[in-house]
Amino acid sequence: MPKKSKKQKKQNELNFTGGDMYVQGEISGLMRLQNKYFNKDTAFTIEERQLLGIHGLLPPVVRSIEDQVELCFMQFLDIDEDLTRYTYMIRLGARNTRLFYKLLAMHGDKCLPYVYTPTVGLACLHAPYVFQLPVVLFITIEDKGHVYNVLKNWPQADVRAICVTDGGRALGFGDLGVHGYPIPKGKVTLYTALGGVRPHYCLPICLDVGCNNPQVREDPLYMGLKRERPSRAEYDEFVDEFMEAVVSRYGPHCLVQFEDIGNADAFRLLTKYRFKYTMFNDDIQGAGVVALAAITAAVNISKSKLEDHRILFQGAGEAALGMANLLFVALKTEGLDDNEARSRIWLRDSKGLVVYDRPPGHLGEYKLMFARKRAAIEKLEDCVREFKPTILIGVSAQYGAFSREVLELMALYNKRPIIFAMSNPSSKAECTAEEAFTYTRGKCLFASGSPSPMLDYAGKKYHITQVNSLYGFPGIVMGATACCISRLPPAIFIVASHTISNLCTDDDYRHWRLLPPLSKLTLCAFEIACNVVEYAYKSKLARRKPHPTDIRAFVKHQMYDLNYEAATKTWLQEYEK
Ligand SMILES: NC(=O)C1=CN([C@@H]2O[C@H](COP(=O)(O)OP(=O)(O)OC[C@H]3O[C@@H](n4cnc5c(N)ncnc54)[C@H](OP(=O)(O)O)[C@@H]3O)[C@@H](O)[C@H]2O)C=CC1
Ligand SMILES: CC(=O)C(=O)O
Ligand SMILES: [Mg+2]
Repeated sequence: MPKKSKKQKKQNELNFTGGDMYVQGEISGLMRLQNKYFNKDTAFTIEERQLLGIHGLLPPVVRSIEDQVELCFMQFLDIDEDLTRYTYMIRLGARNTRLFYKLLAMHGDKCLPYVYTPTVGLACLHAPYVFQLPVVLFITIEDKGHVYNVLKNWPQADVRAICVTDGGRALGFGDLGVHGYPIPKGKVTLYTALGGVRPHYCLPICLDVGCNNPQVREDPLYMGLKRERPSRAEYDEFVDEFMEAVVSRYGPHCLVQFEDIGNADAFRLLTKYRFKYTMFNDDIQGAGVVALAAITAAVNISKSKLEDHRILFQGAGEAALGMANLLFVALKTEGLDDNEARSRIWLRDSKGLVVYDRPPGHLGEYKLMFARKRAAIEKLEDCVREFKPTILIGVSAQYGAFSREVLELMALYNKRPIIFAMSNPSSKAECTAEEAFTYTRGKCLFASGSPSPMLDYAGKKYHITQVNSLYGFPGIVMGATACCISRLPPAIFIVASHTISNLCTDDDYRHWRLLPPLSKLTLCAFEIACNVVEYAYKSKLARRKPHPTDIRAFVKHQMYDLNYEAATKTWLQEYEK
């Protein structure tokens, strides 16, 4: 065979740059098909198939992406098992990324619960069974000293948003160690599906530092390091190295979202990193965004003001404190002073009402701000009797904690009790929608953390709001990455929360919908992204220069294009050069 000249060789290379992929070198037709960002399956035209050397590798039919979506959706619906639906989605995303996201765009109502909560929880519990493809990067504490090199093994070089877990508190399941890896995968899927962040910019990471749950760790099928979690000092050294490696590899503007990190580490890491790196904690700050928006709607529906309310949290961990802190700010914005604002918020943890007077070690420093100077109360019912909350929020992962008695008391004290059972997945929720409606005799404004079906109560149908951070983080990540924000100050989360509230309509209120319907999730994300970008430029946090004149166009331009033409255009241009 005659040797190819350098020029010929160059011409034969398909060097895809600029668009949403980067493929270089001599690649076979089959390899082109195997590039998930490039693959169009049967949507390749006959000419494209000939040009790319894939003619014959596909059946002759040429389908549009819309037809492909409908075919995939039929296959998806044909699957009876939740976990099999989950793996179907993972495999589709790993084979043809655009088709996967188009399916989520066209059938999100049915498909989102299979890439996110509640099914992602099931995937964690069956992690060894669902693991098939390298869709998450695993970095273990044994990689200490060369974390940067492990990051380099991720095939994409231009990563702009990372979601990282250590499996320390995987949803409501506690410490699952490395079996928490489906969590960041689910989250980054929503960066793209809802926020429009280009998928190759997103990197899900699972840090394996061990697992303190012997039942999980000693299971012969456990996939992580069979060791206990390290000392705080060793853990911190490792995570410090990880953050430094991220900056070295991807630059200081690469955003890191901490997710489902154990309570004992999450607050410390947030305090340490929030003004040093581009990062946030979704369970603390993201939960606050969505809860404040839903509470604002509930307050409006009940024609009251926030300051008229008393809020009791069942749970005093990351989510509860994230929400309590944001509510505290909102109450102060209404004109209350610190003490008045604090007096509206009570927390209950595993030891009862959070009070000052506790034995040493029983009051974590992050709870201090909301600790009551009064006698202890153990039971939730007694807390409700004493405080008579107007709003009751469950973030304790204690299934059934909102008992009949608790719910009846809420109805006794309030014309319109506001009750959120936010723990995930559904098997950990404090009560179901049906229980809340039944025991408050249909009086409550209710929301759940995972999706709930429409409720039929006393001959009327009710839409159940899903108060979940998915309303906030995809837009925050899109906005932050679009303008290369340097830090995420607390004001960003208030901006995001107000954006969601402002998208609630009178029609939502009439139907007791506390957040815009799920069909408006992409709109929420887009509006949040635009407002985050605007805030970032105003407050000089945006690194991307110059200041865009049209922020909406600026954000739109950077969003993932779900049409195949976007991919085709790039390589055709390269080929025709
Ligand atoms: N819908 C949403 O958007 C979000 C939902 N969540 C869900 O909320 C739940 C909690 O998450 P997170 O706050 O991060 O977890 P944490 O582990 O940080 O906090 C859990 C809290 O629940 C308390 N608790 C445990 N048992 C009881 C009990 N019997 N009675 C009262 N309190 C109890 C713990 O008490 P102690 O402090 O004494 O240990 C702790 O304060 C999870 O199910 C998670 O999936 C989380 C984030 C967002
Ligand atoms: C929603 C979420 O992040 C959680 O339940 O942990
Ligand atoms: Mg979480």
